[in-house]
Amino acid sequence: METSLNDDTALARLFAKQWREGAAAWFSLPGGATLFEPGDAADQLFFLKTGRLGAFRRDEGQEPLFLGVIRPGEPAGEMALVDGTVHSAEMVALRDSEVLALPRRAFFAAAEDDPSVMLELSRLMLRRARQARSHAAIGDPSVYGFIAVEPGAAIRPIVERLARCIEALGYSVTVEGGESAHAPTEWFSNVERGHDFVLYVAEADETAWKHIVGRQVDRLFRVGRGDRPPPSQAPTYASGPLQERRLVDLILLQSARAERPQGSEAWVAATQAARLFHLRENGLADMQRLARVMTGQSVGLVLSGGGARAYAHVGAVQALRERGVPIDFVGGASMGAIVAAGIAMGWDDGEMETRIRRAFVDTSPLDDIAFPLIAMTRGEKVDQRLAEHFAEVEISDLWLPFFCVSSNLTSGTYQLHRTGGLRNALRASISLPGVLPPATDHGQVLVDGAVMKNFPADVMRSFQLGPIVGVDVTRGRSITSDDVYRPPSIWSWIASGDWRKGPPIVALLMRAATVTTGRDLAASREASDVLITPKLEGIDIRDWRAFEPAVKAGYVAASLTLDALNRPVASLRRRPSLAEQRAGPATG
Ligand SMILES: Nc1ncnc2c1ncn2[C@@H]1O[C@@H]2COP(=O)(O)O[C@H]2[C@H]1O
Repeated sequence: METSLNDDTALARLFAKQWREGAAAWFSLPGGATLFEPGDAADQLFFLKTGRLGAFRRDEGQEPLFLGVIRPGEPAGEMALVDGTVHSAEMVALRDSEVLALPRRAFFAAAEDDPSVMLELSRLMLRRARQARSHAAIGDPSVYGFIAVEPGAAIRPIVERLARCIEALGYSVTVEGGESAHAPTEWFSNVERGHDFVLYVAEADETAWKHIVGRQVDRLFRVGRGDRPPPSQAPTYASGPLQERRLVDLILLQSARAERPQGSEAWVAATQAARLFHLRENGLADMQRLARVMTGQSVGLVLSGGGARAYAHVGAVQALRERGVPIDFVGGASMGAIVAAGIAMGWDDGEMETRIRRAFVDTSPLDDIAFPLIAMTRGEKVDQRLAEHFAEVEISDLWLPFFCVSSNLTSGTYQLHRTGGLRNALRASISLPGVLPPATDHGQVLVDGAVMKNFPADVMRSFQLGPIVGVDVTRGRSITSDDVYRPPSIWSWIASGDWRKGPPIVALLMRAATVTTGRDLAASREASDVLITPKLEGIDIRDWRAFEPAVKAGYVAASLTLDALNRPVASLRRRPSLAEQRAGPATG
């Protein structure tokens, strides 16, 4: 054990020496075990020898935040140690790990002999603090596993092609198969230290190797065939921590001829996958998407709600596509969810425009005014139009990963729709209380996403690593007295045709429903790497006819914002490769 420490840093040398002299203690930590909890006293500094640790923060009422991984050769718990406070996050072994622990006093005494230790530690702490601030919620995995769910054609050639796509992004990568099943722990550590990304691949019949892969990786992909039903009992080779922390994804291989995937819901249910990716046979674009997802260069597009103002999203999407910005994940709330769903359905600019016009602009879907027992409209027209444009498509069968949010009035929390029928999810997401009758689901009452989360960029952050482009049409306009004017007489108001927009009460309800989400909105704007805010002065959420000016405003705002960037969007969160780090400033 003495000789195997990663000894190219001052900290590693310090630990190696303290271990030899008996001051540092060695212990092993099984995958899933907790090293320390937030609030624990920091009386020692830890140093990871082999394995993987993960730092997680859990704030009241928020999704757990994955702060980052600790790799062999890196310390853990240094922040509290240095500033004399308690640990700020939970530290968990993501794999079987070996750890060295050095008492606080011994560390500071030893650090005096070599000033570069503190310099190294400061750099690392700054990097981690920055990373935590940038809301990287799913860690920064670099070791991936691919396990074939069922026997059949080998998956290795697919993983090899994926490796070439990752190389094309400027990283070193290696693919390792079952021939490495008997390699010693040191071999794994060396391979992982020597490459930016390591892809371990196990075919369905490599039982022992599958178990090794499931315990050795930061994130696991199970690979199945989309044209077959899932196995009735999907065995899992993922280690406990991977499964518990939702770090297991599913790739479904699809025939090149498939118009749309089918039956994916059953696969997601059987494998309990955190995320689903479809990969078309010989589909270079799908392969490149996966490479971006794995390297933190996938682009997540988030579209806010805002009634007719959300037409601006159509223009923003045109500007993104024109500039070749990839869209790898898409999500939204309310009318933003409708446009997001269109993107996930694969509509090009022309189809998007035609369909949105037909559904919302040419004739209002909100003119089936009802006696307001539950809402002012019957909602039947909206239901018909959703059926016309989204049919019976299930969310998992969309080519692109999609989500939308609605507000669950029964539980008082937002509801995330990532599986199930697309049009039911959209119906919930656009049902402004008082205007459309709410949707119901298993006894829960679901209304417009705008009530709780009108701009779900922070939700996008919780399942993808790469940059987020947010288009927010809520900005710059709250309600004024103009919005609540009394029509001179109900008859002249009707005669003017203004009634088609819906009565002014719509604006009032919308504002009342969203007035408390200001803080949430600020968090979402902060979660966006690129924030696009179209200028929509004078366009009201009820201006269903204002398609052209809103689209134009979206196009102009997106073009200006994108053209002002000094790097391609996909590379905004690009992590430097090992070669780039070596070529960077010296660490001595
Ligand atoms: N972004 C990050 N990546 C990896 N580790 C982190 C990150 N942020 C914090 N940590 C670790 O999580 C630990 C929580 O306890 P400490 O505050 O003592 O020290 C912290 C760091 O060791």
